[in-house]
Amino acid sequence: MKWEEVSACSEELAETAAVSLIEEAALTPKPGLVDKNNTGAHTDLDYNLMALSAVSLKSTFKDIAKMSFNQPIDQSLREKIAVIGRHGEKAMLQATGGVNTHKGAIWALGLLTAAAASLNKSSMSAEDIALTAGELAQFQDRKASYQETNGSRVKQYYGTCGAKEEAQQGFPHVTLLALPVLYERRRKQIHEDEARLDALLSVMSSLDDSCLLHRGGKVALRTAKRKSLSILKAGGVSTFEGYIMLQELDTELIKKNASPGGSADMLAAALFLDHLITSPLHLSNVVKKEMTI
Ligand SMILES: CC(C)(COP(=O)(O)OP(=O)(O)OC[C@H]1O[C@@H](n2cnc3c(N)ncnc32)[C@H](O)[C@@H]1O)[C@@H](O)C(=O)NCCC(=O)NCCS
Ligand SMILES: Nc1ncnc2c1ncn2[C@@H]1O[C@H](COP(=O)(O)OP(=O)(O)OP(=O)(O)O)[C@@H](O)[C@H]1O
Repeated sequence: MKWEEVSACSEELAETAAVSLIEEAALTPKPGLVDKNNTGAHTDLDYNLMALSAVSLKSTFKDIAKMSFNQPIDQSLREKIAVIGRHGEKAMLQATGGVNTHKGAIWALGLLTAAAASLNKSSMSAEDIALTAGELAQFQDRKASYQETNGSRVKQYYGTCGAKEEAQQGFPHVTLLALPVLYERRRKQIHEDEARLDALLSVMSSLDDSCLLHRGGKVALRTAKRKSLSILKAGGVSTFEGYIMLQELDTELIKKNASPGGSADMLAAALFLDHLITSPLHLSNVVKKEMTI
């Protein structure tokens, strides 16, 4: 493949990743998360900052894609993209004035971008990409310095899995929950936003989200899981009852200072894979549409 082609394909992958992040942030109303109605359980984030952060991350995803094009999934690639990913985290903090807008999302979308570029096939399934990303995540990043994080603390305390394990398993919450629910809702011709909200709730009903655990402990995680499932059992957010329950869950999570940030990342990952296997998007159009609040 010629360098210009690699560059153009990397640009498209990076654009799709950034678009997916903007679409996730713009989806409203999400429980406990930043959206266009409110800042969820966050005091230092808002929708405009999330959108700014998403746009600023495009160059990180482009670097990851370029580095991964047609490359084998191995230790060397894992460590090369880890360097870019860590650099991306720093760039995000610089762009946002020190606020963590997308750390978990850089991890998930970074690995998926690398996997898609490495496979570089004209037809790829979402499962192929997610499993390939999982293989890549299984290699150890030997240059990573140990840092205590919110995720590492809660994983140790509660014995749960977190962002790393979800990736290493090939993103089961994306391929077995979010995407099937999204497609099932689309088949029923439910409004796209409601289909996406149901996909988010399906992830929330099952994911051991370290964001929820570190902010609200077991009670917040249990509440989020149980109530998300109840909404889906009521028929989802396209039903009157489901929509009321969604608004109540938003209010409850905000009161508990609990935000399902990991589930939001899995929704963004699902949207990314969906775009890759259906139709590529153009960032400028989505930014124009979503920035008009
Ligand atoms: C694995 C990461 C996310 C660190 O995990 P850790 O749990 O220690 O971090 P932290 O608590 O700060 O953030 C975790 C974030 O993941 C998301 N998350 C939380 N729980 C889950 C879950 N169960 N599944 C998926 N995502 C989750 C949330 O957004 C959360 O904020 C990552 O930052 C990392 O190791 N990066 C190193 C750079 C790298 O290798 N990059 C390669 C790809 S770009
Ligand atoms: N719409 C969204 N609203 C809030 N968080 C989101 C959203 N989309 C993704 N996230 C994810 O949630 C994470 C932020 O969650 P949180 O603020 O709880 O993390 P933290 O910085 O570890 O915790 P704290 O703010 O309590 O110190 C980000 O890494 C990001 O990937």
